[in-house]
Amino acid sequence: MKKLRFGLFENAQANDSGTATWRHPENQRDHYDDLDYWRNIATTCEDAGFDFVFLADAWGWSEVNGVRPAISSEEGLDLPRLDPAIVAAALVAETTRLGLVITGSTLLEQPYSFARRMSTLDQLSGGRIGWNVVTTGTADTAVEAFGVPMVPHDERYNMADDFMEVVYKLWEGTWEPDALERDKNGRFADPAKVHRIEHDGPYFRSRGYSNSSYSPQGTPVLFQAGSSDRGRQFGGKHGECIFLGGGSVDKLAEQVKSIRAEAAAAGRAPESIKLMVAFSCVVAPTREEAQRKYQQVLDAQSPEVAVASYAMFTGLDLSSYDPTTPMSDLHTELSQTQISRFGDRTVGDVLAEWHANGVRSKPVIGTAEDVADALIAITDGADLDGFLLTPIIQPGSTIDFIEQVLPILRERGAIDSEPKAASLRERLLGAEAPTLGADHPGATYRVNSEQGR
Ligand SMILES: Cc1cc2nc3c(=O)[nH]c(=O)nc-3n(C[C@H](O)[C@H](O)[C@H](O)COP(=O)(O)O)c2cc1C
Repeated sequence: MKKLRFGLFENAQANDSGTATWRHPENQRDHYDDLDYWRNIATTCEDAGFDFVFLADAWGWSEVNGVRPAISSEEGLDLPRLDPAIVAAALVAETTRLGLVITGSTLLEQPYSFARRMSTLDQLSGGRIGWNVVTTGTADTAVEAFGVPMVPHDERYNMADDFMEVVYKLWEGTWEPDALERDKNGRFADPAKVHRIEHDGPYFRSRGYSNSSYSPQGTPVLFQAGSSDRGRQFGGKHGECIFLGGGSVDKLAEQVKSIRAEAAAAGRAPESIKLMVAFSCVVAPTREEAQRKYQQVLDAQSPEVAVASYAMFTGLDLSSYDPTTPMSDLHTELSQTQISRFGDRTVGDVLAEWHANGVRSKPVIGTAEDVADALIAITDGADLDGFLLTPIIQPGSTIDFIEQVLPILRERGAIDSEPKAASLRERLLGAEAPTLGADHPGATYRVNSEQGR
């Protein structure tokens, strides 16, 4: 059977995914601003053989009719947060094999400085860095904070294409991989291997030299999770690992097929893209105990969170609609997926479901065998490559999965023994080199002083 890849979803704030579980007595995520919390999570994942820890991120906050609801602060729903790149930098020093994937926004970052930040992390980690490219679903409040204009949903992806071109030029097209000689009797770098870039795009301009030399992977491993038509097209072109949000096996299979088709349309080998689905589980020795455990999670959450939290992802105030309104009547320029994934269900249904799970799919609740069976069934039915464990209670959910479910998956031959490769790209994608594959659009920006471009 296919060898599965595993990543851990994390978030440098007290809650994530639109729910507020921080009050649960066993949850330690309210200490997200303590390095000990992160050291524990990262070393636990590294020792368990996870391929990476993923740090989600958002700019912006929840606003309902122009006002940030008091519940957002009372429950630590949206703010405060830490900068994921700096958390990742701290974890570089705590780990040696684990991949570290951070989220960065093409709407709000500046490509020139962002490229340097990623190269720095890739240098210091020895090529263990990934970037989750987001166009920012919480854009309406985020643009206010940055003082920049709002950009509509599909246009944000055009802007992201332009951003990618700049960073590919900087990462691949300025410093050749062997430009640094560090010869104390000769020279530090070969000037013939340092090239100037020019970029005059519709959204970004950059001229000159990258601030950082070629890092072990050149371009960090590119992750993406956009699920609208335009988002999938962008993912098929640039993404090397795509996150899917969950859903039925048939729906996942359809998404996997469509992303692989987009990759083929962009001239890439469709199988070179890894597709990983986010999933949560509540595991216990019996199904009854697992249900009880899940009920404790639900009981720890305030029902008032759902309205504020849904507004954060979509800008829509569900409390202002008749509960019988079909979701298909709604429209947003923020995350369109958070409408379309509910099909024709009603506003009332969605408020109830959002209270329980937020953006997460319903967790698998049961014994370790139940969870392992579910993961294998999804893998086989949807042609997936792995899973992004999205814990509900930290570190308990992660430890339960590692101690109870991973041994069963290992026994069933679904997990490789510890991979040897040093770089995230080789480890996660099975790539032959730490750098971008030749069919990736970023590789076309590479320069070679001997052969020309
Ligand atoms: C597993 C997973 C993780 C995600 N992490 C982030 C994140 O950290 N920050 C963010 O702004 N969006 C995140 N998203 C949202 C997507 O980037 C994207 O905005 C969303 O799927 C809507 O897609 P669309 O913009 O194509 O409609 C994530 C989605 C998934 C499925």
